[in-house]
Amino acid sequence: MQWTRGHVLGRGSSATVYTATSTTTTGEIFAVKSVVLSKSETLQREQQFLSILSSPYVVSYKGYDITREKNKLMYNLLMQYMPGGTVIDAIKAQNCDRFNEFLISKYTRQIIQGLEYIHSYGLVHCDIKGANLLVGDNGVKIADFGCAKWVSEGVALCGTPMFMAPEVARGEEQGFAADIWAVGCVVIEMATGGLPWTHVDDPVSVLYKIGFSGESPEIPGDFSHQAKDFISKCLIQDPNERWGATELLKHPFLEEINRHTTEITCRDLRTGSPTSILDQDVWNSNEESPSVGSDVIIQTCSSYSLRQRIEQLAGDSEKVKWGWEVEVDEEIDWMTSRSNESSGAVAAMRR
Ligand SMILES: Nc1ncnc2c1ncn2[C@@H]1O[C@H](COP(=O)(O)OP(=O)(O)OP(=O)(O)O)[C@@H](O)[C@H]1O
Repeated sequence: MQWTRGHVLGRGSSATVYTATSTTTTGEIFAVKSVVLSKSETLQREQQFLSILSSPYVVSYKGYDITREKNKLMYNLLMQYMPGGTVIDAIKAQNCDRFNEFLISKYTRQIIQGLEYIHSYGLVHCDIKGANLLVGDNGVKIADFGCAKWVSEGVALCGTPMFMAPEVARGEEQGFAADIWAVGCVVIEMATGGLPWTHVDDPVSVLYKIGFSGESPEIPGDFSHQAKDFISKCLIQDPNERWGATELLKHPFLEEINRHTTEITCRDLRTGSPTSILDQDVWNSNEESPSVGSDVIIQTCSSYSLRQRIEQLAGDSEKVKWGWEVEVDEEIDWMTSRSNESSGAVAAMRR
């Protein structure tokens, strides 16, 4: 297919996503995720996963090609354009801090339907979070398969610390249940407009808290009983006890949506709730001295140091800033670390 590149839609750790217009058909608009060919290993892996998936709840694959632009070879993954941007963008676009419960229920149902489909293929997404869920005319679709893996591949850990399940934070396993834990975190994200964990000031501390405290993210107090119960089923500590996608689809919180039409309105805002996910700056302290929590984790995990691994993954820890910062142009610029080592720690960070 012939196409021309348009404006930037977003940037991630592995690539930049642009609009693209087909010049061979009727001017169809789609999204193209591009990176220089020499650094396209992750994007090629994503292409392999996306090309075999076909679901109303997964962003559609449109093909791939290699182009020469400004004397560089670019690898391009073509996919369906999602005009609403990410779930985070959609919360901001509503001009309120969070979604109402009906919309959360509708979106959550679609995310779980997408995961049920993906998991039925033996695939684990590994990086479910609001920033990887895209909004279109009919709701939400799962995107960004850059961290995805076959469940049989074992422990090549990947993802974003804030959304990691306890067994992933401990470096034990990352199976289907880890995606479900992340959904629990996303529901909290949609309900509060903030990150699932609060009062943590660096990625090592959050990994320690998730992996070793036995705590789960706080469930919003003003949610309905059904919504709270749903989140609690996603956030069961033991991955073997945690509910699966098929089971969750029968939960009353998701069944409820079938009995109502969805109306998008802002709920009353709670005093003190974060004004936007982008206002949070929880990862910024990596350039400071290690916190008590991170010292403890280094002692607890005698076989490896999470902080060292995260810093290794970061490449140059002097320059890395962790977190939800806003750049001058206000574009989110996430980096999701990947590790193929068996006990690798994982982190979302900013360039
Ligand atoms: N199909 C699409 N339609 C519209 N916008 C998109 C689409 N795909 C991606 N985007 C935008 O581009 C951004 C980056 O995309 P994506 O998350 O896939 O990149 P990435 O490099 O894999 O990121 P990560 O750092 O999470 O690994 C998204 O957050 C979103 O804003």
